Amino acid sequence: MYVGRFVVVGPGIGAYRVSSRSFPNRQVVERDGTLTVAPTSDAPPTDNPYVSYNCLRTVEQSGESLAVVGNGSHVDPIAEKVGMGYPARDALALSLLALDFEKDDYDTPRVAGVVETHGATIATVRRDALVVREVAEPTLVATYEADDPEPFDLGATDAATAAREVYDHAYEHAVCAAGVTVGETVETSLVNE
Ligand SMILES: NC(=O)c1ncn([C@@H]2O[C@H](COP(=O)(O)O)[C@@H](O)[C@H]2O)c1NC=O
Repeated sequence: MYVGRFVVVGPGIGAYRVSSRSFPNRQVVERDGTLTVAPTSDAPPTDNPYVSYNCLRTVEQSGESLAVVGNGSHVDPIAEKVGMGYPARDALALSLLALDFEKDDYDTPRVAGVVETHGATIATVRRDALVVREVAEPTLVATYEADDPEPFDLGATDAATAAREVYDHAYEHAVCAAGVTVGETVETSLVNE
């Protein structure tokens, strides 16, 4: 099954995978704790505005670290609002509603999650809905097919294994992935193959 891009978040752990039929020549690159989806050097030029973006940012709120994951430019305002002290639910709802679904041929939903040490919140904005939900167990939301939050069997307890698990998932057209754990420290990891 092809579900496109997807987010998995649960308390203390999160992951993100790029799956893509149309833009497979992409990678995740890390700089100063931010993970960015970017074209590889051999990628054909494109004017599609939705294929390069920060997919994972870490942020401090009241001395606690949090991580934000998502499939587009909304990751930045979500992270900035969380950093200003907004609750995760509000940062997700405000940012996703402001930007709304992508204005491409598929009305591609925006998906995102916020990972806290002891909690997590998952969200999506589609043409027909805005869904924002606190979750107590690892939960997935994808751009296509699995476009409502659903339980996800994530066995990982570290960032590298989280990235690897979502990258290796049977959903089709894996391109690259990111993982994160949030606790006393934040660890990130990525997979490009
Ligand atoms: N975030 C991404 O990595 C991303 N990759 C592709 N898209 C959008 O989704 C459309 C469909 O892409 P695909 O056929 O690869 O699933 C693309 O034309 C583009 O508008 C994306 N936008 C949202 O997921």
